[in-house]
Amino acid sequence: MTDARVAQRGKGALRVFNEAGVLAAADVHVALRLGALAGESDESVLLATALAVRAVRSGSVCLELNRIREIPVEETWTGDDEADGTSAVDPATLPWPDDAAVAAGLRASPLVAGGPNGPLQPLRLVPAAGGDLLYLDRYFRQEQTVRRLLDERATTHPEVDEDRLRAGLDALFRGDGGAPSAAPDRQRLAAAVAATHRTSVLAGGPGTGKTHTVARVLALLAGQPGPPPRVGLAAPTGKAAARLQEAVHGQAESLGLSELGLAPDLAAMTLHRMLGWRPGGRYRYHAGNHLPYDVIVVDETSMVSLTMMCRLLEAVRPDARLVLVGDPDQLASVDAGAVLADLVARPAPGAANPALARVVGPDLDARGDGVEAPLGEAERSRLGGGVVRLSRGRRFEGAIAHLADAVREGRDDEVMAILRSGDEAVSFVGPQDWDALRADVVETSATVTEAALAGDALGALRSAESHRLLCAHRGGEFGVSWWARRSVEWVSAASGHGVDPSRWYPGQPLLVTANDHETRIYNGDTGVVVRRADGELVAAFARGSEPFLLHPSRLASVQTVYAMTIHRSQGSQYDAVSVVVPDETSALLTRELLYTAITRAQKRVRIVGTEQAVRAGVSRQVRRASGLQLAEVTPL
Ligand SMILES: Nc1ncnc2c1ncn2[C@@H]1O[C@H](COP(=O)(O)OP(=O)(O)OP(=O)(O)O)[C@@H](O)[C@H]1O
Repeated sequence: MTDARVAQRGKGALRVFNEAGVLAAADVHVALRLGALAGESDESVLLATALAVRAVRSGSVCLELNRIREIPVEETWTGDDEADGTSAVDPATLPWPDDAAVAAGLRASPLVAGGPNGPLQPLRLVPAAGGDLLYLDRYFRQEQTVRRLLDERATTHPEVDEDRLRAGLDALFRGDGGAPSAAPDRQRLAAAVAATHRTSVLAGGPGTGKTHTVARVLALLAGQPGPPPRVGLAAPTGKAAARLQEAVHGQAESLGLSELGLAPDLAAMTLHRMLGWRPGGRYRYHAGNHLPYDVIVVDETSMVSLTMMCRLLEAVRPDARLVLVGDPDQLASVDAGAVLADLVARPAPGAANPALARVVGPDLDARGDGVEAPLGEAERSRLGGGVVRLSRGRRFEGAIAHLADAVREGRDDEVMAILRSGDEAVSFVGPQDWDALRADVVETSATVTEAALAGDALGALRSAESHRLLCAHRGGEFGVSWWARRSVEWVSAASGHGVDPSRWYPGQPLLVTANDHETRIYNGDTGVVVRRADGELVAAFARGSEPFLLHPSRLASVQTVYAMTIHRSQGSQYDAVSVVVPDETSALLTRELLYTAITRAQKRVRIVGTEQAVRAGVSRQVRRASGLQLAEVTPL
């Protein structure tokens, strides 16, 4: 480990854990600083403090004291492009302190209890049935705010004209035969839940019809008596916001949204923009100045951190409807929290909502039909809490959907059986077996280049989505950089002329790495360099049915992308994906990672790796500690 990564002031256990790569220098610095301010020098308490800081940086909201040994070393922690996410030291061999001694030390510590040095109380210790939770005060307060606002919003329900709502549901949700379905229609239930609750969660995997349902929720609400609602559409990233806007606009005409009085220019924006982010991290909208909207829809909520959810809930008017849409099984936000997954798993709070039963009673009691299962007790209870999970895949079925389900539910034998079934939609090759992968990379590049040379921007963009190589890591043997270099070699060899990613060339696949609000090109957007009829090279990006073209030099932050991380691919889909599964020792290899990667594919998925690694990934779930699933939390 390099010197810069070791906190020189760290001594004893802090130093050992820092040198082993479990703690970063910053974790140690924060712990020492807090200890100095509060007058705390107990080594195990300072270690727990540093681990609490570390836990937040690995995505947890708090540290579960009885699981401190499970903190992984992650690539995101190192921030190093060449790091492969594995530690040279086996964490099991480290001198972990005794849990009970740590808990006792914390209980007596001025860091938790406050002390003679003033009101500083930077840590909160929360006793819970599953073991004590240690919070940094800031995250404790944010979690409390989220819990309080959700609970307050659930004590009453918005008034609805039930006859109109029922008629709207009947008109908008028809079964495959044209009549309302006899089996429970979860889209219809979700729409009814969103109309009759102030906060609702619309969860589901890719292609289960979440956006389809959202557009109908807007139509239903616009059909209620009174002026049409003011609608705010938002997503955590610019790219996701652009997709949401396109999807809603795509259905606006058939649903007559403008005739219903909804603004024809319904625009989606990033959450930061909706909340009026200002330099310095302050927002225009907050608890003292609420957002003007009557209905707010947030897409890709799995990517929303606890901090952002807290800001959002504070800014939403108490009487406005908030519809949170997303896939709780995907990778969670980069920052701490897994709020969507917590909300889906949380016991249903809130007052009974008889209007819901009056409007969709038959769906609640309907028998299953082989496609939609009848509602179970737990699902019914979640429904009362405003949570609906769509399960019927509308975009793809067959082997990919089965594989995604088996991964999501941790059935590794079934995963292996599907991978080896011979079904043409899925394939499984060894880590060194690159022939088919190489053929896909070369063919995709050839078709993209052909269209790009012909000035066919849409054709080039479409071809670029025909296959995507996805990796868990950025650096290292299994990382993006390595695979990108290899892909460039393959493409160069096949095309007969060298490809030089440091210069613009027709067919060059692009990945934007920073938001540019002026050009409306966002972090994560992918494009292609295309040669126009006049010979000039332009960067093309997909924007609905028309490509958006601009000179590549106007792109502030862009990379050539022959491979990308699975994290980056979130929110996008491709005809085929090849997923490079890292070694089973990789801390990034989890069920959520594999599920997210597999569900990027619409027609074909290839897994590149070993059986051992696939099984290890399927068995390992991301644990993001938080107290949001607890009904009540009282700190010591
Ligand atoms: N009830 C339905 N009847 C017919 N087609 C449907 C229905 N629900 C969804 N679809 C179609 O299935 C496809 C997927 O739906 P949609 O885009 O709404 O899914 P999604 O869950 O939002 O997907 P993603 O998470 O990938 O954005 C769309 O083409 C949509 O028109």
